[in-house]
Parts: sequence; structure tokens; C-alpha cells
Amino acid sequence: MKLNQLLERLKYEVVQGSDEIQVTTLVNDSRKIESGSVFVCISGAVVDGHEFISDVAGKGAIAVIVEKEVEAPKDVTVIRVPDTRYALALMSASYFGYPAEKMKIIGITGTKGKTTTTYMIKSILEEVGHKVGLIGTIETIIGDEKIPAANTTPESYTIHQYFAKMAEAGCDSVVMEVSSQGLMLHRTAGILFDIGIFTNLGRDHIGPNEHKDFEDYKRCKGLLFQQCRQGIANVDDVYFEDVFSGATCETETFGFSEKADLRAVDTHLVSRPGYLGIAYHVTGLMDFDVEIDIPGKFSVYNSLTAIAVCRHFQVPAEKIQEALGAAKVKGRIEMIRVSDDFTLMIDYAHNAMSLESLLTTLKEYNPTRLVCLFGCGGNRSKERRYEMGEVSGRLADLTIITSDNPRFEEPQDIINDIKVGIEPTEGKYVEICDRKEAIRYAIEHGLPGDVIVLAGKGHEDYQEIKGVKYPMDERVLIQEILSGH
Ligand SMILES: CC(=O)N[C@H]1[C@@H](OP(=O)(O)OP(=O)(O)OC[C@H]2O[C@@H](n3ccc(=O)[nH]c3=O)[C@H](O)[C@@H]2O)O[C@H](CO)[C@@H](O)[C@@H]1O[C@H](C)C(=O)N[C@@H](C)C(=O)N[C@H](CCC(=O)O)C(=O)O
Ligand SMILES: Nc1ncnc2c1ncn2[C@@H]1O[C@H](COP(=O)(O)OP(=O)(O)OP(=O)(O)O)[C@@H](O)[C@H]1O
Repeated sequence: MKLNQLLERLKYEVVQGSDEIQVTTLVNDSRKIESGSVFVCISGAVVDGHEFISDVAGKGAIAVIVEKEVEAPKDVTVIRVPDTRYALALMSASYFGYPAEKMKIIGITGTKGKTTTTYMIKSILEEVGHKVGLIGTIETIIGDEKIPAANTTPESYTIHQYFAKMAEAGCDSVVMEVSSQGLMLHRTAGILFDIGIFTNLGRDHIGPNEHKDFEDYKRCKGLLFQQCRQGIANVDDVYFEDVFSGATCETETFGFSEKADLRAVDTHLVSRPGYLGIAYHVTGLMDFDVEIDIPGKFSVYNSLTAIAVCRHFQVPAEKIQEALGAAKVKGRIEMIRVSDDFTLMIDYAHNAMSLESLLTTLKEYNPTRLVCLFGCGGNRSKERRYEMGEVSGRLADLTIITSDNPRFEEPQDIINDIKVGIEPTEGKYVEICDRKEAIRYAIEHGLPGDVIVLAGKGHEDYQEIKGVKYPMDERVLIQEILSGH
């Protein structure tokens, strides 16, 4: 492949050598350079790719893409662009033959609901015969292949590599989570999304190596709506208008508000022993009844989003109803049957916003007691510990404070921070550092009518302690506890 073909959608300057050369592979990691590679230098959070320039020729690279002034070996072509992450995205699209243009691409952004909604959309579209690829926080799915995820939105090269595999596997559409980091770091640059979705916005992902402040977080979310054809937005979210202020797409809305194009009305909770769900009527752009076996108002939002998307694929109402009834997401309000008396669930809620919406939702089912077990990650923002403590102390009848990926911190120090959040609420709590023992306590002390939430781990199947990820799946712990171990 010619270098100038890879660069065809970019503005660039040839600083040294020629852009007419043939290259073999496109890489942004010096360790992956092969004979004939073009190496894109990324100024990263940890490492600056430009620092490897002196030895890339020795490894076989024949061209480098830079955004800084560099001294490169004489036989290496040097191309300068304003932003190498942006360049990597557009070059990757070309390298893999623009696979995004062969499928319908659906991108979902928002603080909460992305993962759940991607799986709902995939289930519904597959019900009517579409083949759907998925990229998200848990994994990438290409047919039967499941690749565990490192990032919610992978690096651009990986995205286009996955797209190419999806197109080859016969996928006609892709549903993907688009994080604000992904937008900020141009991981999705150059993709024209057929549908872009905004779920909601809350304070999160602000801090070192993430967003400098809430304004920046909000601005980055809005970028999706400058690169999609059809925007679909939660009109009830207070930041909807801000996020869409620079939008260039057609916009359609969903929510409870009278203003919504697709509205939920007559919402009612459904509860039976071991089952918590919600039912409502969809009106506006579509008109039918929905029942889903995931509790809570946010399940209404997530399913409305999925319905809004599937309407653009002309999916009939009865197929949507059927598929929504069956949609499941690992670790997202996943009910685990442990007793006929009380309900226990595993949920990924790991920040104040999702914990608040989860606990508020569950309280509406009037449990005997709402029991919330959680911990907070080590070497991460302390704000989250105080806030989650405050939320659980205020909303749960009993909080069981435990560990959740303490990393290099002492678990007890993290627990002490959580207590700082709980204590002013006067909420009842116990502290049990070992997560398995904490779960055992929750199960052994369960009362008839209790709803017990194991929050924070969701689909994760490890506990990260001092740089090592130890296997730890809450489903396995529960089975061990039930069988007396
Ligand atoms: C802080 C941050 O955003 N880091 C991300 C970033 O790393 P980076 O590119 O800055 O990496 P770096 O290690 O500094 O390396 C810079 C460059 O030098 C290259 N390099 C490095 C070493 C070497 O020997 N040779 C070499 O060429 C690297 O390949 C890279 O191109 O780019 C990597 C590839 O895209 C990401 O995996 C990585 O995500 C880390 C793991 C992360 O945790 N990121 C979080 C903040 C994140 O992105 N989160 C969002 C949102 C999640 C949510 O919504 O819940 C997400 O989408 O996951
Ligand atoms: N629409 C929503 N609004 C608020 N909270 C939600 C919503 N949907 C799900 N939640 C809660 O947040 C948790 C995470 O949901 P989900 O994984 O779908 O969101 P996400 O946007 O992918 O989040 P993350 O970026 O943290 O992976 C759920 O387990 C649930 O407790």
C-alpha cells in the first residue's frame, strides 16, 4: 500500500523523503514495527512515541508520522500532521479499506446506560436477522468470537481492525460504546456514525488523565453529534441542550417528557418473588406495551433508546417486545437466585450516580430492607468514596462496606474514606474487608423481602491487589458460600 493512499483524507506536510513509497504495516507501537512499517508517533499519557524515532529505522520502519519537530534517520520519510492521534484514526480507516462505510454504525455516548443499551440493541436487531458486531466496556463481539476489552472505546487502529473483521464476518451493522475519552483522543475520528445516541450526563471521569473539568467532559460528549447522521437523545437530561449545542445531525428525542418524540407513559413496577421488572406504554413515534425484567426507571430509558434505534431499522413492535423481554447483560442488575425469601443481584454500579439511580429504583419496590454491599477502587479519586458512602448511607437500610480492587492502597484505608461519606447520613453499616466474607454475611443475614445488591464488580471476574489481578467472580463466591465453603 502507498503511504499517500493511507494519508489521502489528511492534511499533511512531507518534511523529509517521499510520500510515494510503499509501506507494509501501519503501527503506533514501536515494539510492533516490521520491515517497511509506517510508525505513527503518539504523545501519550505515559510515553511519548516521538522518543523512539532514533531507533525505528533499525527496526525496519521506513516512514514516521509526527506532530513535533524531530530529528529522524536520513533514510526515513517524515510526515508532519497537526495531531497524530487524529492521523492514526484516518490512516487506520484507509489501511483496513474503510470498513465502517460497509456497515451501519451506531454509537452510544453518555455517563450511564451505554453497555446495557448496546446489548439491548444487538438482541433486537438480531431478532429480525441483522448480524451485529459490538464494541464496548465488557468485550468486542464478532460473530461467536468474544474479545475482552481494555478500554470502553479502543484505540482507532483497533476499532478499524475490528470493523474489518466484522464486515468480513458478514455483519451489516455495529453497535458501539463511544466514551468521552474516545472522542477526546480521536479514537473514533473520521467515522460517520449512522446513529449517535446520548443517554445522560453526570459528574464522572474527571481527574488526572481523564477530563480536566465537567465542561470538558460535556464538550467531548457533544463531539459525537458533529459526526453522525441521526442523533437520538434523552430529552429529560438537564444537559441535553448543552450537549447538542454544536450538533450537525438530525435530532430526535426520547424520555418521559411531553416534548419527547418517543415517550414512555403508564409506567408501573412489576414484582414477583425473585423477579423485579418494569412495564410501560410507548407512545409518539411508536405505539405498544413493553415489559422488561430489569427493574427501574433507567431501564425505561435504556429500552426507549433501543426502541428508538430499532425504529430506524424498521423492526416491528412485536419483535422489539419479544427481544426486550429476553435481553440480558452480564453484571448489569443480574439477579442471582439464592433464596425464596429475598432477592440478590450483582450490579456494576461503581460511582455515585449509578449507585444512586440503582438504589432509588430498588427502594421503589418497597423491600423489607435494601442492603447495599460495595467497596471502592484503590489509587483512584477519593471523591468517589465519600460520594458512594453518602449515597448508600442515605438510601440503603444497611451498607456492607468491603473491598473492590484496592490496588496499591490498604483496603482498610479505603473503607475509612467510605465511612467519612456514610457517617453524616447516620445510615447503618458494617465493615467486612474480605469481599467473600462480606457476601457471606449478606446472604446469611438476609431477611424475607430483602433486596440485596452486590455493587461495583458487575462483569469483572478479578480483584486487583498490589498490581496483581486475582481471579474473583462473585457468582462463584456465591455458589461456594451456598455449598458451605
Ligand atoms: C490515560 C489514557 O487515556 N490512556 C490511554 C492511552 O494510552 P497512551 O496512548 O497515552 O499510551 P502511552 O503508554 O502513553 O503510549 C503512547 C504511545 O507510545 C507508544 N509506545 C509505548 C511504549 C513503547 O515502547 N513504544 C511505543 O511506541 C504506544 O503504543 C502509544 O502509541 O491510549 C491507550 C490506547 O488507546 C489506552 O489503552 C489508554 O487507556 C488507559 C488504559 C485508560 O485507562 N484510559 C481511560 C482513561 C479511558 O480511556 N477510559 C475511557 C472511558 C471509560 C468509561 O467511559 O467508563 C475508555 O474508553 O476506556
Ligand atoms: N440509563 C441509566 N441511567 C442511570 N444509571 C444507569 C442507566 N443504565 C444503567 N444504569 C446503572 O449504571 C450501571 C452501569 O450501566 P452500564 O454499564 O449500562 O453503563 P455504562 O454507560 O456502560 O457505564 P460505564 O462507562 O461505567 O461502563 C448499571 O449497572 C446500573 O446500575
